[in-house]
Amino acid sequence: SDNSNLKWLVKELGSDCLTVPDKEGDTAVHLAAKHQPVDSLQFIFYQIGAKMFSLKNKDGETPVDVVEIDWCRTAQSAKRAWISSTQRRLEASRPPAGSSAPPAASAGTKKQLDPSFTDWDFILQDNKKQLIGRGGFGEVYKALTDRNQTVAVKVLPLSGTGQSGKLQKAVEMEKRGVEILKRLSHPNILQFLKCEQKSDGLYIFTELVSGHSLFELMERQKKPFKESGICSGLKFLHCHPDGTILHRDVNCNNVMLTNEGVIKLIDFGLAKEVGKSCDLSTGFGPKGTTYFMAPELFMGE
Ligand SMILES: Nc1ncnc2c1ncn2[C@@H]1O[C@H](COP(=O)(O)OP(=O)(O)OP(=O)(O)O)[C@@H](O)[C@H]1O
Repeated sequence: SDNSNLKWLVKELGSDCLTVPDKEGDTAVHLAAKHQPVDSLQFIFYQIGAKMFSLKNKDGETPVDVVEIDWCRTAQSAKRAWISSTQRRLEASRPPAGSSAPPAASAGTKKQLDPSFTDWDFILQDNKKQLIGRGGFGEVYKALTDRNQTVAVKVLPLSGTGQSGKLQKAVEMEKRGVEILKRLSHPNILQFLKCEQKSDGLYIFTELVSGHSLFELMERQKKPFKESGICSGLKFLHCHPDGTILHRDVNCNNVMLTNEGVIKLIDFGLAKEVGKSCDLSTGFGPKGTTYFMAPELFMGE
């Protein structure tokens, strides 16, 4: 009668489990369409986005077909209304044909990455690790897993920078960000794969974003971008069913545009979960990147 079973499944197994078919070819999305209230469809939408509408069972039925069929007895009209308004919103957020606007969340753009690899190696070029980005403390490299998938690995040294206090804090923040990122699955949010702590460093594996950051792209094209993909990722965070998540460091280094034109929000090092009381204060002053922060943060509001 509620979506606690779905939340439990996603928490234990990750949102990919929602699309695994049973022996009838029905996924959790089909079963929710048939037996559960509209909240469950909404929860699934936050987890896997628009692709939920196109999953097919063995009879070729999508969850939308299931809702239309007579034997969907639970809140059928509420589900019909939710599906049509959600599909209308998706349609409206799609850029017009021929436009160069980056798409917001769209079905089928997510690569199926396998997080269950046990071994991996840096990808070398001229015998050197391929560096693809550098932050305050971490460096990001290309790596190849034993599932033959190319991924990104962010490496934070655990010592040896000569700034041990700051480094310790950065590692702590990064781990907190990982705890948040690992529960998220959305086409406009960097996909987390796994995290390893070794004696020399913290290794965080994520999808490899094929494109460039908005900072790099704006330097080139010298004009602004459409905001739709960023807004879609942020809305997903702000409306997360387990409570609002704030990224707190949205800036043009932390937004990437893939070669396919999909926006990806990265770097959850400053992310924070806001309790149900909506307590936005952090206790330690405003967080973010100067010039990108809202003015009211500096005024202590
Ligand atoms: N998964 C990825 N795929 C491709 N490039 C990436 C990926 N992750 C990070 N990068 C690149 O590396 C840069 C630094 O990454 P990131 O922002 O995560 O590091 P950071 O140490 O947290 O940075 P900061 O000090 O700004 O918080 C990014 O701006 C981006 O260009």
